[in-house]
Amino acid sequence: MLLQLLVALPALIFARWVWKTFIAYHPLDNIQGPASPGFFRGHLGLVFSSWPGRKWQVDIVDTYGRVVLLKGFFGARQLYVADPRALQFMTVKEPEIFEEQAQFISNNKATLGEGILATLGDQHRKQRKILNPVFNVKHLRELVPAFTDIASALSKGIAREVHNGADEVDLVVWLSRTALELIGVGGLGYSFNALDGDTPHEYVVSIKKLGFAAFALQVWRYFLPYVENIGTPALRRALLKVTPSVHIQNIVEAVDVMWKTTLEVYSQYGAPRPESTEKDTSQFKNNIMMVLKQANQAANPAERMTENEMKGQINSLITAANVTTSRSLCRIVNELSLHPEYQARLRAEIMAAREHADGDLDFEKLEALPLMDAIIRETLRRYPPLPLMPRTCQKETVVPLMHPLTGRDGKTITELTVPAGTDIYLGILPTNIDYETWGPDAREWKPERWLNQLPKTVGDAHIPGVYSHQMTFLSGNRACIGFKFALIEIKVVLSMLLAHFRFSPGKDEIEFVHAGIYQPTVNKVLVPTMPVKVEVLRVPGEDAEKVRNTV
Ligand code: HEM
Repeated sequence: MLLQLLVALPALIFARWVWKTFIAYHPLDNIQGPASPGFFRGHLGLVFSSWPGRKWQVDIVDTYGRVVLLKGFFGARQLYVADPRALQFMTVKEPEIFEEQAQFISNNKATLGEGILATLGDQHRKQRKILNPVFNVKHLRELVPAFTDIASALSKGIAREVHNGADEVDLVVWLSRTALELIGVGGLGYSFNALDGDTPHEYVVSIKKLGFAAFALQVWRYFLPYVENIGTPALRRALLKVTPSVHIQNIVEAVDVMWKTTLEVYSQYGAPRPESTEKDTSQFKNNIMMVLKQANQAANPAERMTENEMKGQINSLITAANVTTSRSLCRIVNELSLHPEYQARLRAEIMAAREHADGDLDFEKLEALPLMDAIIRETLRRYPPLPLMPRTCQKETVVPLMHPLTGRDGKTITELTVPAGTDIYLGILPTNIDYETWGPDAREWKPERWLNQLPKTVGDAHIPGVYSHQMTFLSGNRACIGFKFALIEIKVVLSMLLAHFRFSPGKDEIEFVHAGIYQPTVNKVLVPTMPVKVEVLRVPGEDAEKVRNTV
């Protein structure tokens, strides 16, 4: 009898799954979408592909509508969503129903610790409440002098490379090092010495390894929540060590190095602050972790973060800030090299402000550069570094739509019933370049649009994003907490680069491809690289040097 039960039970579970997946009525089956390319992983390979990557995500929305039915593992229904009202509902109104995916949280917890990227619900709310004020304008303004020193070191490094005869300079290397130093010093009060010498800090190598391995294992990461609690941590670690996968070994190595650095960084916050730090402008006083530590101490004891959570913020902040900022800078410089007229205009704007300021620009002066602002807004709109964000629906919910869809049965759909367990992709890119919102030039890179009045349709679209009618930094309670930090970093670096150099395309065309985040590449090789021609107009650090044809 027991044996019969043991055989019957899995058979029943399997039969129920077959029934629910393939036979029974499903509320999403009327949504249009492309045919699934395979049973095991459905469209997952395409959603996360480098080629056709971005184009595919835009094509499906153009073809099927702003909500598209896709397939995940073993035929599971998934939705790609680029409808502003649905995005608003999912991220702002009901973010706890449309929660981060379990795999995202498990992976972040395993690799980065218990920081804001790895927590949900009340724990996330508590962390966010303490972190939020740390990113206010008052603190950001104080970071500008330290950012300026870093941007100056960057310029000197590039000038040295050109002086030593480089025909083209790989900007991805320089901008990655810069972004790490910016979040290191500005965020953590810790210098990675990322711009000194030719050998990158081991942390830099580790983040790169982790990013690529995580993207390579993207599809397999979905299984982590099912195995993350098997056995003890020591057993899990021993099993990982003997797993014959180069990606897993890279992750293990990278995580070890990152934690070693985290402990080193954190130890400097354990000690009481020396009196002299009042005068110390960058390393210990003006950084996010120091403000965070003070904010945590000031919080109600029940709301305070534990030591482990505080440590978790270190890796979370570096991971969230580093590649996003450096790849945004790469994209902006690339666009400026392809549009020399904009480059010249922006340089003229910067040089006029520098002349007026008698040197480097402070927070207010950087904020008062209209073309700089327009170029950044337009690049982030047209080329968001992250094209989508995944979520999972926690309970069956009716989601309103702004743009009705035509169902497979030809009838109009004005709202969706999304069953619990449905995976969702929040479509950042298609929403940012929607023709109905932005007009017929929506897919052009056109900074001028921000200098003129935006079309009424932009306001009418009610894009819920926290920044500039776009979804680039997302919306709601998990929107990018560091977007103002990112914008000021970008402004400092651009103002320094354009004051000293002219950029033009190198011999290889740069192609930005999806690898979790858009990466600049050449010749279809999936290694971030961005070789461009650099002409030194003014030697960094030598202010008396004559400006050679600055515009
Ligand atoms: C151009 C650069 C950046 C872009 C495009 C960007 C974009 C994003 C996006 C789309 C999210 C949502 C992720 C999700 O829903 O899972 C996010 C979250 C986050 N970002 Fe950024 N980000 C940038 C720079 C930064 C910087 C410089 C920092 C820190 C200094 C930062 C810190 C964070 C953190 C901590 C989160 C998690 C927020 C939470 O879960 O509550 N980001 N970012």
